[in-house]
Amino acid sequence: MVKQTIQIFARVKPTNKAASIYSVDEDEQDGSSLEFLVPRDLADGFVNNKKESYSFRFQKVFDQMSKQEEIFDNIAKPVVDSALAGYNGTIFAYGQTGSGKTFTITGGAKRYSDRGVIPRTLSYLYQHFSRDSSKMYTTQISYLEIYNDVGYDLLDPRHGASALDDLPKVTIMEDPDQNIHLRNLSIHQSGNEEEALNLLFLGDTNRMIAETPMNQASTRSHCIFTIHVCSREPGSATLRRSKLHLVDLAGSERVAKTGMGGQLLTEAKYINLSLHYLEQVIIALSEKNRSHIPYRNSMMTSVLRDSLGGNCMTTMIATVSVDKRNVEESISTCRFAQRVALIKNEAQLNEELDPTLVIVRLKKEIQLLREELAMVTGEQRAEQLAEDEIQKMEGQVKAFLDDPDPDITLDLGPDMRKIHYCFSLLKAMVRSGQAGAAGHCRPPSVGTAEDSPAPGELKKLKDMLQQRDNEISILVSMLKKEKKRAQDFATQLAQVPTAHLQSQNTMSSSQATPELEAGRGQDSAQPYAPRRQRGPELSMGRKEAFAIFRRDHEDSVTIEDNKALLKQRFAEAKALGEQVNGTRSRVNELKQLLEQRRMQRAAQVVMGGHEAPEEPDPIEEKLCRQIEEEKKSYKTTFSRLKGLKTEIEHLQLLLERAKVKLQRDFSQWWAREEACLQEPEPESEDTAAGQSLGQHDQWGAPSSTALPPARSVTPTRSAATSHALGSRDPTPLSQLRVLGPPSDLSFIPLTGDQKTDDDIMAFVRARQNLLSRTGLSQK
Ligand SMILES: Nc1ncnc2c1ncn2[C@@H]1O[C@H](COP(=O)(O)OP(=O)(O)OP(=O)(O)O)[C@@H](O)[C@H]1O
Repeated sequence: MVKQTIQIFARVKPTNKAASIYSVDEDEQDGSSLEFLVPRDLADGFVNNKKESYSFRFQKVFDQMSKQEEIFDNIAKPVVDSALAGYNGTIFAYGQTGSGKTFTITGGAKRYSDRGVIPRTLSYLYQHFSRDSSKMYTTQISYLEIYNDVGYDLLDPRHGASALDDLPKVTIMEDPDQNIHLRNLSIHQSGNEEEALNLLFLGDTNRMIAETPMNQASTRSHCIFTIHVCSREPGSATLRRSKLHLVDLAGSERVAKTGMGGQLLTEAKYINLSLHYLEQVIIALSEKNRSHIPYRNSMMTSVLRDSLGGNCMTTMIATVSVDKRNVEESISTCRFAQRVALIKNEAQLNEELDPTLVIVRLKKEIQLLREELAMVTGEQRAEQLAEDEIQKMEGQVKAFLDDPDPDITLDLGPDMRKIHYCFSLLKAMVRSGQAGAAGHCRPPSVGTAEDSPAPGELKKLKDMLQQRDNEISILVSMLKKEKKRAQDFATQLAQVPTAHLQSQNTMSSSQATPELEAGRGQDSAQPYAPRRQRGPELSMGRKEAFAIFRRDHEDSVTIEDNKALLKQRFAEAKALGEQVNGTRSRVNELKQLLEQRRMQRAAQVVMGGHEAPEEPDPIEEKLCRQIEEEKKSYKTTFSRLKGLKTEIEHLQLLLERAKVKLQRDFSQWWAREEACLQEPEPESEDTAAGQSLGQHDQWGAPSSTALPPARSVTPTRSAATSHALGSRDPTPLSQLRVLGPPSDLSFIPLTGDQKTDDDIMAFVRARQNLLSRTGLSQK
């Protein structure tokens, strides 16, 4: 058992405002401290230059420039190592909204180097598994989101979610030993890093998709990504099981400050309530004589019960923002951390015996004991008594009962089957009041040859058994085939990295439509890539709108950057793959030369009839050296290629996620615009003019030729941009309706900005051309 207090670390979020309200004091031996210097309030018109100082000790404080790698190495690695050794571990991030919890736990969506604790942990675990051949490891993953005190399974593989309520609700159950079980939370086996990352991606995508502007679930929900690790030494019946929870808590800010109302206030109450219950648990745990700890008050504290004051190595990362306006919240986060640091956990090695191996072992033991018994008694015992044995015993029992001698005994020998039978017989006789008629009172539960099924029934049962056996054989052979196919595929992947990567390159760089790209997961070999329904074919207006929306979306630069980076990485991987293949061929050639040389030398010895020379052959030595060098280079290049493959996979997931986000944002924006257009508009001069001129759509085409009003609308760049980028003055499309004949562009509302107006006019003309070319405007 390891007794340890919860380890606390602080991470300061980078800011570009030069503020001197905090300082970090690094003291290698005794951790480090984070100090806030807060100006005292102006009092009675006097400027009080004195500053209030608040200092907090942490195991280590990671200042603004700290890299994700440092965070993983210093904070997460020790916890992951202890999970590998069989101890439970928890890492949770706590801090106000926007202070960097998600960035720390999951990572940023922009760069590969921004990978957070979860992807790095997965990478580290699988690297460890491949290096450590002394144990067999299996991993399983679950991903739980708690929102308004209700749990949701983020890894439900049945369908992609479009709202949080589409996801299965998870409930808590407690067994008599007070162990918590989560009903409806799916657990997924993950055989390698790629599968595990796909699960993380699926969960994060479900989390993002289920979120609406009203429900910024990432801010208002708690997320717990759990990795279950099981290890066993080959041949041993002892299993080590550990759980590693990686937790991204909801924002810890106070309700009053955020100025919430309505639904948001209800949500905030839940968050604050669950964080309040977390605080209560922590206060109770830090008080020495408290016997009752109020874990049951909220789902989050129930799920994390082991992590707080239980069997777990727990670490907290307090994320703080040092902007002046956030200093109060940052101080409160640090205060919370100081309390957490008082909690002692007692982590135990989670060892258990594998039940299947125990059964095998017990069966062997029974067999041995049977054999010993047969040797001692000199008789081989069947499981059931034979009919003649039963008849003999019934006679013995009858004689025993009939004999008036009170000292008479019933001698059955050291055979438990006979003893049990006699007791049952006696009981049956007593109950039926037929003492003396032993033969008529056979106990119902005793199996004899007479209890065997009738021959017809026996045949039926045998036939059924045969049928089942056949079914099982067919299923097993199907399973084997599938397994072999999967193995062959994996071997191909490992052997021909370049080919694999090239094909992926083609896929990712294809210019598919957004809907097609989003639906790509359906054909993909990745089992857990989110599967989204391919939507109906987009109308032309919507396609155009999407193109503009995508161009002006805040993530478009990141998407383009990542695409370019991906292309570059593919090229590097291709070059490395060729290098690997080249080295492999050179090694084979050198081996052949070595073989030939050795044969030549052996032939010379045989022909010459003399002893083999003692001194080594310099040519042979040179060939061996060359082979060694080539092998070294092969290993280095191959491991670089492997690293590159992981990076490429990660970048592809980032891209995929950005695309899903773009798609979601566009759908939401489009729905808002549609809603706006469906609202009755006040009659304006323009509308009246439009009516007198005949109905035309907003781009000048007569409305009778256009798609239905709501669908035929295409936003101007400014409208799309303003929504996509969250501008303060979004112009709804409904207000941009333009009327007038196709050639008359004077009705187009312009913004006054030359560049934007040029764009608008070019766009309108292009659309008109397109419509006239496709004949739509004439129909
Ligand atoms: N250390 C950091 N380096 C660079 N960017 C960061 C860092 N920490 C946070 N950010 C950025 O700040 C923004 C907010 O961070 P993040 O979403 O992680 O906050 P959060 O605490 O999880 O907020 P919420 O409670 O809303 O989930 C993100 O754009 C993120 O990329």
